[in-house]
Amino acid sequence: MSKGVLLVNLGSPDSTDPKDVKKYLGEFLMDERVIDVPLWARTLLVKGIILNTRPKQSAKAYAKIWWDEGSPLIVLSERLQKKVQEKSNIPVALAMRYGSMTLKKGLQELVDKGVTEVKTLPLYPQFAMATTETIDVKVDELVAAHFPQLKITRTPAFYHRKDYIKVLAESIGEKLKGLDYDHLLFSYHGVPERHIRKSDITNGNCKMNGKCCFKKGSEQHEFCYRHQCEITTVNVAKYLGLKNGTYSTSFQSRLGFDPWLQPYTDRTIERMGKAGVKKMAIATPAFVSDCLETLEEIAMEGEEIFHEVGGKEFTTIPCLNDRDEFAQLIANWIEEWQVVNIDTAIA
Ligand SMILES: C=CC1=C(C)c2cc3[nH]c(cc4nc(cc5[nH]c(cc1n2)c(C)c5CCC(=O)O)C(CCC(=O)O)=C4C)c(C)c3C=C
Ligand SMILES: [Fe+2]
Ligand SMILES: [Fe+2]
Repeated sequence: MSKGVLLVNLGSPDSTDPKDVKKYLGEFLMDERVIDVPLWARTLLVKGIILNTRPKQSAKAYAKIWWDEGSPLIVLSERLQKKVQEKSNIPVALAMRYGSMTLKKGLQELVDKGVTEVKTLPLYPQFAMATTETIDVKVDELVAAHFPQLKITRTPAFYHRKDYIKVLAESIGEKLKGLDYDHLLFSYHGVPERHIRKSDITNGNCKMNGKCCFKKGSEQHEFCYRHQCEITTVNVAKYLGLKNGTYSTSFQSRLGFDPWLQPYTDRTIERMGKAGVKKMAIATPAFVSDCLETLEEIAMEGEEIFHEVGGKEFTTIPCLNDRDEFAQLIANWIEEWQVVNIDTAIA
């Protein structure tokens, strides 16, 4: 077996042209694990409503954060992939779930290098149906249709790994060092509450009141995005020795009218500003790479909301991006994967 690794992120439009944004959003939102309603309803909602208005709006937002080299999410993911490759002795490729850098191209690139076993590594610390699961399903479809000889090994969500928490917490701690702040908000991308129920393998044990997410040992946690976000916050806070009441968790980027995970980030920023918080710091640990949702929604819109209600200082903490320690961490996991398999082979 010749091994290789495929890093996978979400993807971005090819450019900030509304036509490209429409193409990208069409693919993204027609995914049944993102907008999880029957095909006829999804088609009506996405093609009949959302794609008529949102691409123009989103294109303007993308234009505010776009870099000369392209989409920050893509550029930062590419930089990460290069660093991981430099630190690894097997091929490491990068693909996106949506857009032009397809999973098929990523798998083909590895196959062309002689790879026969691919470890997929979704660049999402927490599991969600709309992220990790849709990558897994798409990879399975592609393998069945185009790469029947390829063996696939998956990487589980890494939100609770000590080595990941160390790297994440230290990156946040670096930014907090010497910073005078009243509150640190951990803002995660939201999902509709319905997604949490659908992923509940214990069939209804998740009561959506947050308490189940803190219950010890529940088998449901493996697929509960909310649990995984809450625990990421708890572990980072513990590592950094943050005092209770100086930090909290919220969820951003909701779309549509269904209830999404709460509390909502925009309302939390507003409420805190109104309650007298003057200096706020925000970390966004659901995102490995800075992107539209961190650079525009948080760093621009979030800051505006905070200032409107009397807040003074708003500090956004960068994602892990291509931080050396993060690239090294992924390289270590790749190494571990190989060592484990050598041991198995010897035994
Ligand atoms: C943490 C990972 C993410 C989850 C979970 C997630 C769920 C989810 N997202 C939408 C709708 C949109 N998301 C958009 C952008 C976007 N989403 C993520 C990550 C997660 N999404 C990232 C990294 C980005 C940024 C992409 C970039 O190019 O920078 C967008 C597009 C932008 C916009 O028009 O606002 C939409 C739409 C849903 C419906 C959903 C869960 C069901
Ligand atoms: Fe999203
Ligand atoms: Fe839960």
